[in-house]
Amino acid sequence: MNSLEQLRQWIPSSERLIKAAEDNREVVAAVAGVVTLAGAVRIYNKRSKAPKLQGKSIKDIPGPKHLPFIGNALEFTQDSLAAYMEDLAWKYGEMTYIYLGPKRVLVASSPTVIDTLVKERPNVYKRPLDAERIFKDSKINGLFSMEGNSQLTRLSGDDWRHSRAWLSPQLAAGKINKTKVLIAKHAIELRKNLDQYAEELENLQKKWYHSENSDFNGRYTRSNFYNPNELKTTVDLFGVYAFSVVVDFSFAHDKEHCLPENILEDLKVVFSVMRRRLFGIVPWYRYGIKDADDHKFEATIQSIKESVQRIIEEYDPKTFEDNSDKMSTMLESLWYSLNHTAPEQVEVPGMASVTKAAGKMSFDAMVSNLLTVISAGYGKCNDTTANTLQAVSYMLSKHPHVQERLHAEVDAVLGDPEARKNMTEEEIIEKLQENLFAQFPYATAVVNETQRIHPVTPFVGMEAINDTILDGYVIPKGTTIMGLSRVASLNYCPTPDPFQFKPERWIECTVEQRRQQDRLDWSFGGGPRVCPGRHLANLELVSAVVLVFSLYNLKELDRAPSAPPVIEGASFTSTIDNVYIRYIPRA
Ligand code: HEM
Repeated sequence: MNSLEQLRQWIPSSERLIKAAEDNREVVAAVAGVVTLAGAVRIYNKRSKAPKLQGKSIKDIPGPKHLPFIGNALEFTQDSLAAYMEDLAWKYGEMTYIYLGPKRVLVASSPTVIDTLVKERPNVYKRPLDAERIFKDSKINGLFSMEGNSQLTRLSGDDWRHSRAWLSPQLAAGKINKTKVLIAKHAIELRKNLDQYAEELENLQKKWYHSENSDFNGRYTRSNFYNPNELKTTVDLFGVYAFSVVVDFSFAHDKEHCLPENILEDLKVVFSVMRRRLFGIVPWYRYGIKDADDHKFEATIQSIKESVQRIIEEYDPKTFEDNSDKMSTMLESLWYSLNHTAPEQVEVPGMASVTKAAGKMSFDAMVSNLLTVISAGYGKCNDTTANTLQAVSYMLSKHPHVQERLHAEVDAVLGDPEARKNMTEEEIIEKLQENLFAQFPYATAVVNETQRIHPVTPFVGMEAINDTILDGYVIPKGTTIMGLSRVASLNYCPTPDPFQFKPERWIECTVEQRRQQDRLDWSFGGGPRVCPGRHLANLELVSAVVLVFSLYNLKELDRAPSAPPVIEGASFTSTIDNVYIRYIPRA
């Protein structure tokens, strides 16, 4: 059946029209041709009138050879991606690339480029790897993954702006300072847990190396041999510390029990599945192909969401009204948003224009945002606070002279460890000033220096929303760019020995050097999407160094020469793996 006959069936009343068309086939063909041509010319004109970006082609960027379809996949694992990209930067220079499967991904390490990437959000760049869609699919689209200007929603960054306007003020520096007592209490709890850990490790050491059960012929009995399987890492303890702080901070004190019992374990599955969904080449889950971890993931999200939902529903607004320190927890702020269409002026530093957009927040957005905050602030699985503490303790154990200086600084304020043992929590907290960073500059420098060398995010990933120019190159829309922030900050470090761990570089430097070091510090990202939890995180980190680490001599555990070496690995972000530290009490 030809098309004219089909048309005849569909539009029987157009008999005469069709007959006329049949009689004038040439004319119809000519008209169709002219219309098609006119359309093509129109599209061409439109395209040619669009301003063409002038610049170098990204095809000229130097980089490694790659295979068709799989790209450079054989040269790195998910764990070693950051290290592989950093190697390329040292080899090929400040602009290079890798192929992730068939996709060319730019790898940039000049400070100006990294600044541009982080600052030109949300209009020019957004989070890469289809993050918003994957978080939406997973029903946990909160502040971290929200864009609102993706191809998916075309809302010009509004979703993100709206949530940011509500969440940011809750995490502002002034507000965080008020949580000093809360954090100090949890730090003291961490100290008790570390004391227990330290004792267990010492007993293990004794069993392995000084066994009383040896057969006294200079040989140990088999059961007492060094056994790496008996070793436990401290990261879990740091995770509990970070989690307790952030939960208290978000939901009001001592509400931890309202979350599912195994939440810390369950979150590990959540993060490992999210990582697979973000970095995997085929999104199997989207086609309904799911394994046991996917199902566990979905059940966990559901159960955490229900708990958070219950917390919000059971929230008594009187707590808010009675509270002289308005909106003192994240929950109170979000509850206020849900119930007030015309909120008070909500100030977001550097984002004044956003304040008016801060209207009511949907219940779903509230739940996702609370979930985002507790998971972004917690440590073990997404490696922020807990892994930074793990890195700090590793760095201290490698540098005894740094420990000596730290001990001197803390002892001068809080008394020597012997004296501190007999002090009550209240007495210790009493001695802490409003600004902990100013009171303990060296402890703060230890944290800064650890993050310079072992940041938990050694790179920032971005995707261009439209065609744009970066470092003189024309960047086509949709290009992914990895900004290697650690390489940039090491390469341009204004103080000597950039690869060495020297906390004093943050104190004994000129004003200009300090300014430059701060500028090169992207450990919390940068620009309008800089980590809003950085003040809380820094307070947690410095409190742990002052109130906990300074009480011990930290020393790496002796291990068999064949034991796996300390390496930087990655879970959701970077980790320091195979680190086992002895916490030897000074008192
Ligand atoms: C050592 C601890 C931490 C580190 C190293 C860290 C690092 C980061 C980094 C690198 C980003 C991306 C920033 C960017 O895109 O420019 C980020 C975003 C974020 N962080 Fe943190 N973070 C830490 C702790 C926290 C804490 C304690 C909270 C909450 C209480 C938190 C909440 C968030 C949120 C909500 C975002 C998303 C912000 C947005 O997209 O607008 N983080 N963090």
